[in-house]
Amino acid sequence: MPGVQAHRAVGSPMAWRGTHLRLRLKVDDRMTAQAGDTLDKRALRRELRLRRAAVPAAARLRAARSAAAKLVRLPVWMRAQHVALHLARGSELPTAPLIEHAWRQHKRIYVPRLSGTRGMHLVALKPGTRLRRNRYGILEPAGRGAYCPLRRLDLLLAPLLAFDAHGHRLGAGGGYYDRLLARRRMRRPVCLGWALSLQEIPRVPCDPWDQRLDGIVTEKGLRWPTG
Ligand SMILES: Nc1nc2c(c(=O)[nH]1)N(C=O)[C@@H](CNc1ccc(C(=O)N[C@@H](CCC(=O)O)C(=O)O)cc1)CN2
Ligand SMILES: Nc1ncnc2c1ncn2[C@@H]1O[C@H](COP(=O)(O)OP(=O)(O)OP(=O)(O)O)[C@@H](O)[C@H]1O
Repeated sequence: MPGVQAHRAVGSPMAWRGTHLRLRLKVDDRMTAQAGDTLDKRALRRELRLRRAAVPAAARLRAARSAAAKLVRLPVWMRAQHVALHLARGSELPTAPLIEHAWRQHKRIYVPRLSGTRGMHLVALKPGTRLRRNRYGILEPAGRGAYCPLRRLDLLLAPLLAFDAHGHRLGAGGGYYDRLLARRRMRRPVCLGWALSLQEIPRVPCDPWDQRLDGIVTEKGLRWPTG
């Protein structure tokens, strides 16, 4: 009877060994893919850093003003009262024009403040907030300030090194934004990347923990992902 044969096959040591091997193969395949993506990520970060650094500072600032001018006309911005941004460093697309605009509109702005070895909180940033440099040389509020739980945020703009048309994001490599967004339980803010359009690449390698963006803001305007 087929049923009995099947039962015997499953029960035999050979069949178990086969199943075990198949399972191990599956796990090994996944690990290889992840290790490959991690290597790809490192090489991509290097390349994208160079690409971004080749843009003169004045052009980056013009691009930031243009990106801000386009974003602030959209309902996603107009509706947002609590907005998380970052204090741009080095060749990142500047955030100062957007922060100043937000303050003029009396919106509440929050920026990252690192905590412990791998944590990050979003802390209030006001015109007089005292700043200090964190371990990466990025400015952050010196005092603890009012920190904003994710559920209170309406909009989060995230820094990135590369993005693709599907909303995948390649960050600086610390996993800070991925961990922050993985913490959410119910309400999630609209999450948009903030970048130069030349940071788009055909495909960002994806790991299981990577959080997708809802859209990307560049000097060309807001783009919603495809697919
Ligand atoms: N302006 C800004 N603020 C931010 C971020 C960011 O990308 N930009 N972050 C975004 O998460 C968090 C900080 N995360 C960071 C993670 C790594 C490095 C860094 O310097 N990495 C090394 C190389 C690491 C590698 O390639 O493995 C480097 O850039 O030399 C910087 C910031 C929070 N604040
Ligand atoms: N939800 C999570 N829980 C635990 N570890 C995580 C989580 N998300 C990411 N990580 C860890 O963070 C590390 C860096 O991840 P990844 O290279 O994707 O960073 P990134 O998205 O480029 O960085 P960032 O978000 O800070 O800009 C990985 O080694 C990963 O293990």
